Amino acid sequence: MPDTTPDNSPAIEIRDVVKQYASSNKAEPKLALKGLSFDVPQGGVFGLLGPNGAGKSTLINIMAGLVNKTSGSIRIWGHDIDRDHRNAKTCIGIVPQEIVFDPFFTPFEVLENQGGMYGIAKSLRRSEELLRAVRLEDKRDAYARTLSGGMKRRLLIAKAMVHSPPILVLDEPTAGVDVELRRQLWELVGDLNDQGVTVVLTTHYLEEAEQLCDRIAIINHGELITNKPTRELVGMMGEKIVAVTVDADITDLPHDPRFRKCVKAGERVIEVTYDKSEMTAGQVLAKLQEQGFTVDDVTTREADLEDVFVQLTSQVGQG
Ligand SMILES: Nc1ncnc2c1ncn2[C@@H]1O[C@H](COP(=O)(O)OP(=O)(O)OP(=O)(O)O)[C@@H](O)[C@H]1O
Repeated sequence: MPDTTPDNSPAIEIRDVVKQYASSNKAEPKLALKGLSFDVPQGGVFGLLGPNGAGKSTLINIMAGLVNKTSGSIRIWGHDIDRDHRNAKTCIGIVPQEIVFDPFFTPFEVLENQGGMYGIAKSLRRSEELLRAVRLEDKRDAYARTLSGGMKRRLLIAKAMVHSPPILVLDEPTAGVDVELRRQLWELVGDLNDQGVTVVLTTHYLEEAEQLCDRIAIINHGELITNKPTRELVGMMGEKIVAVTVDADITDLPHDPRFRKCVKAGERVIEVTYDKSEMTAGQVLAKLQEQGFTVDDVTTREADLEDVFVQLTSQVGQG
């Protein structure tokens, strides 16, 4: 890892970043990022979430040097990506969404070539060590085209770590992969983070972001909606949901001014969302009984990241 660690400064500093894609004969100009500012602290696993088209890939591609921003600034490990491009680049490893390899290279050669591209002397390269880390040592000399999808993704992570960057960015690393492979990839991400690598990832799997990330930023329509520790974000709404199965088909729903939401979730299931600071599950049930419902069964759950995400992303209008 580079020894230029900036004490306590953020791993990535994003300031007023605007990206306007130019119009083409098919498309209107598109303002994909509308003055985005936030920090990624050192040492954690940071989740970048947002619905399709929110601007996540645009931001990652700007950091990777694949897309030019229109204005604003980004510092990576203290290095400005425009003024100090070379140092900024050595401090970040990026795993792209799409798998691209020359099919005729072996995993060992892929890593050696990447090491060469970063100007790392042969004696200092870590190709064998990285192959072990992503559990591909027995595929060292196989052609990349013969690897399974999961193996290719692991090889991409190793490739992004060839120059030992302190920051690893993964763009949708688990999109479309099966449960077992997803588990393996997250384990790998966890191991790298334990070794001190700051990880930034985008994902559509909110449950995983909730489990893996210690901090989450949500962007929507190119704007930052929130950036908070995961626990705070999930606890933010203080809402609880109680699902009640009643003994007859539902014609009218129960009502109470303290119910945040009350919906029919099945033939005989009513789901009531309420604020924990305003009422208890017992009071919800009492209300239902008072209004003539006979309760057969009850389950409750806390609001999770998915609820928070839906609530926050539906508050901002189309831009
Ligand atoms: N090369 C481009 N030219 C014009 N518009 C683009 C280009 N790339 C992306 N966009 C637009 O910019 C917006 C942000 O796209 P981006 O791919 O960054 O979103 P995203 O959050 O990564 O979405 P996804 O999760 O689907 O990958 C979208 O409206 C998209 O259509």
